[in-house]
Amino acid sequence: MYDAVSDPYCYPGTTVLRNLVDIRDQATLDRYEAEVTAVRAEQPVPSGKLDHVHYSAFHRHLFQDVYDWAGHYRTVRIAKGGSAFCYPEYIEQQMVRLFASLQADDHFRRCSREDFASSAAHFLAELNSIHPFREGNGRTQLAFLTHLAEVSGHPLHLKRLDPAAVMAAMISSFLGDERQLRDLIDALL
Ligand SMILES: Nc1ncnc2c1ncn2[C@@H]1O[C@H](COP(=O)(O)OP(=O)(O)OP(=O)(O)O)[C@@H](O)[C@H]1O
Repeated sequence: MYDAVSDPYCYPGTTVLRNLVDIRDQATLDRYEAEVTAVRAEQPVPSGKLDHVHYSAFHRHLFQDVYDWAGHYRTVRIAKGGSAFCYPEYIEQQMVRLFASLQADDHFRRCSREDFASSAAHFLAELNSIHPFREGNGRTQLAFLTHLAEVSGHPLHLKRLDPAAVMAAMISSFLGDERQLRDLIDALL
């Protein structure tokens, strides 16, 4: 749930996101969203060049059954727990910049294990501070990072993931300290 005021993404007078199946109840929508995105997450990932377009394809793939804007950047300002994310007018340029730097780093293919953990933590922290989509950023981050880790030769063992620890590490990274995030990623390698 985001702190958004009079949000055109929501049904009027509510904080429930307009959705393709017209569910108006938040708990029901949460359940539906969790179920269908879990099914999509089990399917093969979209193909692409590990660039910002590919990242949107991940979001589109996961959320195609829920939102008509799946795969499209948000047009409203959002914040979570006091963290204000990138203003919508800068999302495109920040995504292009971030993924150009990922490409310049050869998608971390030449990294040692330690370097992968710190580089991936920094990438994830930046991605999270952009928060390009109105909803579904966390799941897209995880799906994309898993794929990136795989192709760069540093596959993740996600069974060891603790959602509460991930959330705490993401919040610390937003405040400029990426160490927890780096250690979490390192523990998955
Ligand atoms: N206060 C905060 N500051 C910075 N990042 C945050 C904060 N709260 C949550 N996050 C991060 O935002 C992401 C979640 O974004 P969003 O809610 O759009 O994704 P989601 O996929 O719908 O949710 P979830 O990841 O909870 O399943 C996660 O990476 C989470 O760690």
